[in-house]
Amino acid sequence: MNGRTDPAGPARLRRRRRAVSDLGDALRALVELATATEAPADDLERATESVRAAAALLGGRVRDRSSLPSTDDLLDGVRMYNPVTGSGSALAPPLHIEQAGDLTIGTCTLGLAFEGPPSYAHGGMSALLLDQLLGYAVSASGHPGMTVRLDTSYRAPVPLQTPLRLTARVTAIDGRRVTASGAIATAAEPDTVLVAATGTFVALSADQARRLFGAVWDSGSRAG
Ligand SMILES: CCCCCCCCCCCC(=O)SCCNC(=O)CCNC(=O)[C@H](O)C(C)(C)COP(=O)(O)OP(=O)(O)OC[C@H]1O[C@@H](n2cnc3c(N)ncnc32)[C@H](O)[C@@H]1OP(=O)(O)O
Repeated sequence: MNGRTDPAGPARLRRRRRAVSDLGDALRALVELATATEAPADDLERATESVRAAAALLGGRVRDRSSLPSTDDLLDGVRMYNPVTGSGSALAPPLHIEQAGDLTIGTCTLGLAFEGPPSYAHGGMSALLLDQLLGYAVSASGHPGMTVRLDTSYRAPVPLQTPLRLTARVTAIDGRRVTASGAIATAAEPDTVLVAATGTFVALSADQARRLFGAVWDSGSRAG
């Protein structure tokens, strides 16, 4: 059930979305502290019990991959558990994205949980951020598609605990294929490219969209 069919309507949906975001904040803080902590084993063991108790509370009612979260709305672009941007995701930094003309701008700070080389971000994380940002730029251009290729060039390590500025823009549209390029820099030195990426995105045909997402889409329609 979502906000359009829920008898208590939009107020209930707003409250649930706020609760999902608050839980996401708490989980991100937990993941970061669980990575940074040097607490003694006694405290780790007590924390483990508390986390297991919280998990038991959440496990009473769960969805599987064939249903959308009740908080989400594909038509409005609400994806609360997106692992890059979702305010409800424990995995997301989260990356905040805004559109300025044809430029897509992302900001985030990566904590110790994203460490690859000591004190720097894992390279896969940089690719994840850029895949999302390029995908957003492609969608914002009015030609949404799925990533079929992502080339990343790692020029300098991305520092943790440092505000980052990411940029992306669409560079070519060729039939179903859209190309976008982007980069990661620090907010303090936005002109120094640390990681650059070029992505190719392909628009789905109606048949492909139905084959890949039909069941999920139908569950969303049934829900509202
Ligand atoms: C604002 C809202 C926010 C929304 C923000 C949303 C952001 C989301 C960002 C996350 C994006 C993802 O992670 S998406 C998830 C990761 N990606 C995937 O799982 C996609 C997996 N790939 C596929 O399922 C398939 O490739 C399809 C369905 C996409 C396309 O299959 P297809 O239709 O059979 O493709 P095919 O005919 O072979 O190729 C179509 C055209 O693309 C070209 N093409 C195909 N593959 C490649 C390739 N690797 N590199 C270059 N070009 C390629 C072909 O040459 C062809 O060009 P021509 O002959 O037509 O010229």
